Amino acid sequence: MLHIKVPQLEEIVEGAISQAALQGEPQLISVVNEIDYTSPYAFLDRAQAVDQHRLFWRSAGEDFAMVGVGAAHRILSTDSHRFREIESVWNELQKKARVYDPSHVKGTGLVALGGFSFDTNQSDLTPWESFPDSQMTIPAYLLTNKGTKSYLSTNLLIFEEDHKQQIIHQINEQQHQLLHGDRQELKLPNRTSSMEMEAEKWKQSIKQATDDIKKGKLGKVVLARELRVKFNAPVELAAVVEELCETQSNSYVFAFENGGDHFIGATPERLVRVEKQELISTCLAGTIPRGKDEEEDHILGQRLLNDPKNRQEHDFVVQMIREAVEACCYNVEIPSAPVVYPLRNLQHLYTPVTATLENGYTLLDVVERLHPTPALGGMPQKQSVDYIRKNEALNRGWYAGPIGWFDGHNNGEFAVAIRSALIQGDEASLFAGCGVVEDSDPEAEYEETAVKLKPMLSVLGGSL
Ligand SMILES: C=C(O[C@@H]1C=C(C(=O)O)C=C[C@H]1O)C(=O)O
Ligand SMILES: [Mg+2]
Repeated sequence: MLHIKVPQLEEIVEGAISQAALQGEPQLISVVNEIDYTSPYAFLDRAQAVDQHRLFWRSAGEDFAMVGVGAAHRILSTDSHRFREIESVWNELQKKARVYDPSHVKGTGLVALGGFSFDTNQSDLTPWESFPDSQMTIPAYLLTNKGTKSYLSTNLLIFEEDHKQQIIHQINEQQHQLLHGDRQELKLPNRTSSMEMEAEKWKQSIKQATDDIKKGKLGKVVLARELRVKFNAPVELAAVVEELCETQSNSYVFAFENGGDHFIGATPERLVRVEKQELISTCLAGTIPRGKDEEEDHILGQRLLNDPKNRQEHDFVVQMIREAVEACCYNVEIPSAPVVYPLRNLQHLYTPVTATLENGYTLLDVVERLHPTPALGGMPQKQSVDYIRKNEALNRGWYAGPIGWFDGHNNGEFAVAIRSALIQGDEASLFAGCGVVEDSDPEAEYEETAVKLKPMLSVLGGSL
């Protein structure tokens, strides 16, 4: 049951219509209600009948998920200072908005969810035409699940000429569809073909990168490749998201639907989380497969920890994140050595970073400072991004870009959009990259990216 008091909502809408007339501008309102526990997958699925702009986020290591539907407002930016521009629009919106949120739970009320492309400087957009450079959406409806509790936020922009009864009617209808609408059984897709994009050429580019690194042009660069697949029918978003959540428990699961396309993935890599002023960031780089049993797992994990090439890949990341975080935080704590972080198909080297954000700095300031870390770009930052632009055959679009959310209470989190796929109807592009350093071996890096493709492949028709 939705414990929403209709007279209350009526009053809020009525008040907003008069304010819109009085101030001569539309009014953004946000109403939060605690509701009975609601499955995020059912909500995501039912949402298809309400709006074709759906957003999904499930945290790693925390029982927290959000599903957004439609847009009360979209904040876009193509500016080179895109993070700052988005922040300033968000601050303006927040100042004027009327928020009715008795819960004060993080991720309720006015929340913006979305992402940023890896590189603002890409001239050719294919196949990312539906994904703007930067887009943070305040959903019209937002389901927030924290533990066993569910909250529904209803956000909308009210205009002077709006009719109260019409608005209330629409909200009631849409909320009913989202919470109680009919559903069909969800089906995972059947894959009919898959095609590796220029595998040999990619291996040559890895060899070239190691040569360029040996010549001192740069220290590390992350190069990605693409796998294209086809299915016998359009992919059902909610089915794939549910399967990803169930199979990738240590990862952030995300999905963004734009113009009929879906960008979806299960990434283990947090960029930065801020709650109040407490910050957590993650250094994740260096990879080895999982073993077939506990013993082999352990042996491989130890090999990873002691492998100089993987340690070098990792250390570049720690060094850069340390510098970026120290410039805007105090109480910075970073262990002196990494540990092994196990995922379903592989293990990574992992170093956590905790700190307290100095007053005056925000989550987006830190995202701007960090992106791209050497886990996705390389070292030095500018040279490696230029190198990727020149030498990588694919357009990264939102792949490896920051994706995440923030709310009006200084909470928010961004991850990097790896282990991901762009789904377009009955076709998809899957992406995987690897950190190239002096001692990288093209064949081994190719194998490493093949393992990184597995999480998405397994929910998109099974492993190759
Ligand atoms: C670039 C990707 O992953 C990154 C590269 C890693 C590596 O090369 O060891 C490990 C984790 C990620 O930082 C990807 O999965 O596409
Ligand atoms: Mg690697």
